[in-house]
Amino acid sequence: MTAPISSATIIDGKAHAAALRQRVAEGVATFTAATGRQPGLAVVLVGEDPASAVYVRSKGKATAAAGMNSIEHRLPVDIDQTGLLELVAELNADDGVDGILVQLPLPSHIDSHAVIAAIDPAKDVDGFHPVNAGRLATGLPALVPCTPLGCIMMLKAVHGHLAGLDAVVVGRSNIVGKPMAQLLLAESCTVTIAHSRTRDLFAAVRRADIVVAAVGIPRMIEGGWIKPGATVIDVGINRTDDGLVGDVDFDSAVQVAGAITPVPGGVGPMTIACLLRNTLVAASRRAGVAEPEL
Ligand SMILES: Nc1nc(=O)c2c([nH]1)NC[C@@H]1CN(c3ccc(C(=O)N[C@@H](CCC(=O)O)C(=O)O)cc3)C=[N+]21
Repeated sequence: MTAPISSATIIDGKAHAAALRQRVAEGVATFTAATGRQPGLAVVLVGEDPASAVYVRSKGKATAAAGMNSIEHRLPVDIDQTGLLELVAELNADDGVDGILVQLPLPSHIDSHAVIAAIDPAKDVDGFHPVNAGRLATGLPALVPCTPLGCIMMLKAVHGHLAGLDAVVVGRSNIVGKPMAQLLLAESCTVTIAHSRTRDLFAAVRRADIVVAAVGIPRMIEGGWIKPGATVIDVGINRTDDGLVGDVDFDSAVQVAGAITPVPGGVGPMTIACLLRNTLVAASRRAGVAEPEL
């Protein structure tokens, strides 16, 4: 006898992202009519990393398609920290710039904490500035990191309310793991943050109704770890010989989970759509016009 094969709902990140981009574009039109100017997003890329360049280009295209002004700054890999901080100061002072994103990782001779701290928190559309991290942690209005925000939107679309659910976040980065845990906590989940030193990762994943995988290890989390029916959000973007794969072993997990995001086509497109959303939110707050519901 063969075991019955069940199959999870595939969460269509591309469709969620397209819908959000559409709502942002409508909000941008309203903003531009009210203020007489477009929201502006400045993206700063240091060096020539080809994967980063591709990503920056797709952000630029999505920004323009939403009706916003896309400003790109490409700096040589040997730019010193002072030079980069000077550019950030110029962008902070530029009234046409509502959002500033400095592409990470930065070359090792630059202190990325210092660069992030130099960005005006009101323009910090990545939500990485300590002021925004603190505002998120204390329940104040903040600019929220794009990847976790996109994950929460998809989780709410699956579950409606998240209150009382057991969530595990595997990974503790400032970019994904920590803000993801804060957002889940704000939704009244019971949150576990697991990481490389967690003693029984299997047990932590196994009891979770929601699994967010953000470790950066290709296909690390297998179907056998997942509680049947759980929702699995795969943040991993790993380039391997088999192409782009997540941190979750999709082929086994899809047979156990209730819902799961694919890679590609899951969290990635939502990250970019949330960047546009954050830029419109930042522009609206800076201009003192009503913030759209997004
Ligand atoms: N300051 C900063 N903010 C970021 O948000 C940031 C960053 N630095 N550095 C790099 C990472 C990476 N990142 C991605 C976003 C979307 C996709 C994406 O849309 N991926 C597509 C696939 C793209 C492909 O095929 O390569 C998908 O998952 O379907 C990927 C990666 C944002 N990052």
